[in-house]
Amino acid sequence: MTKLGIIGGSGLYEISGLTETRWEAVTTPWGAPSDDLMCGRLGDTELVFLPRHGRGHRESPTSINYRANIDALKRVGCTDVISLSACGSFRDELPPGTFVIVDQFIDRTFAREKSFFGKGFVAHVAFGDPVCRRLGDALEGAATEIGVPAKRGGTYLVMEGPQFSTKAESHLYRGWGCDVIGMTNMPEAKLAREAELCYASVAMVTDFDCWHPGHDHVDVAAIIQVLHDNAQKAKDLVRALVPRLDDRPAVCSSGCDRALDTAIITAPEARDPNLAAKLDAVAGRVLAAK
Ligand SMILES: CSC[C@H]1O[C@H](OP(=O)(O)O)[C@H](O)[C@@H]1O
Ligand SMILES: Nc1ncnc2[nH]cnc12
Repeated sequence: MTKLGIIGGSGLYEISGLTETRWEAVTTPWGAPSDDLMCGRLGDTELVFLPRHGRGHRESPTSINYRANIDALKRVGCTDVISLSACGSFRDELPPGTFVIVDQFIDRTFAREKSFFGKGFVAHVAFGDPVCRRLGDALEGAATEIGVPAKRGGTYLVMEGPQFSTKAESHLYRGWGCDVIGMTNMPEAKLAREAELCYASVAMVTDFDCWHPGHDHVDVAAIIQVLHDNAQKAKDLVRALVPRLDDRPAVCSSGCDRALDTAIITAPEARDPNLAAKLDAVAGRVLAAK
């Protein structure tokens, strides 16, 4: 059964149309998530919404406790996670209002905790394909259904921020073949893979960053105007997405739900019991099997 987690980015601090809603406080061994989790149902599907920056936008891209956020979603039983994010565009053909169903990332962040694992319990998950193909298919179908301009596939450059890029950086990332830029999908996507969650990201274009000669430099005021429209379309997207996730296969064909089978390298007798205890939700499946 699907239990869908939605991580809402800038401009998306709640989700409408849910029934039986309640805000639930979840504690994790990694500290506090960005906010309580809004739990409810959309039709027959259980859905959990987490505002990435907290209600009122209190957390910066660097201060977000990504480990706590992903642990909390896993802990309450989510099987799948969709990220909805604002982003800048590196391409004329991806103007504001376009949704990019991301399939690759370049991680340029440097001031964040990037793994649940570490000294005393080491794991290396595969990450060549960082998003779940099945979720990408479902998102593509949902976007077509609601008529939102969407591109399947795209590379999202994750910068540390909080300042936007310089022109030199913006041109460099374009030259690298990146399609969009944002500040939050890493380490979120890495942690979702470590937690064996199926994860996909929709990057919703708000601006052309600063490379584009025909557009003003990016600023928050301009972004907020576009965010408002994008947020409404994102809510429509979620409603169209949920029925497409009804038939969850027993095993994910992208391998997301078995990522730890081939990742843990520390011998059982060499593991740090304190770290092992903190991994109760994230690595619960493999720890229970041993
Ligand atoms: C408000 S513009 C910059 C801000 O918006 C994006 O956040 P999110 O991915 O959570 O939508 C971007 O990554 C920056 O954090
Ligand atoms: N141009 C941009 N750079 C980084 N993050 C963003 N979020 C929205 N637009 C952005």
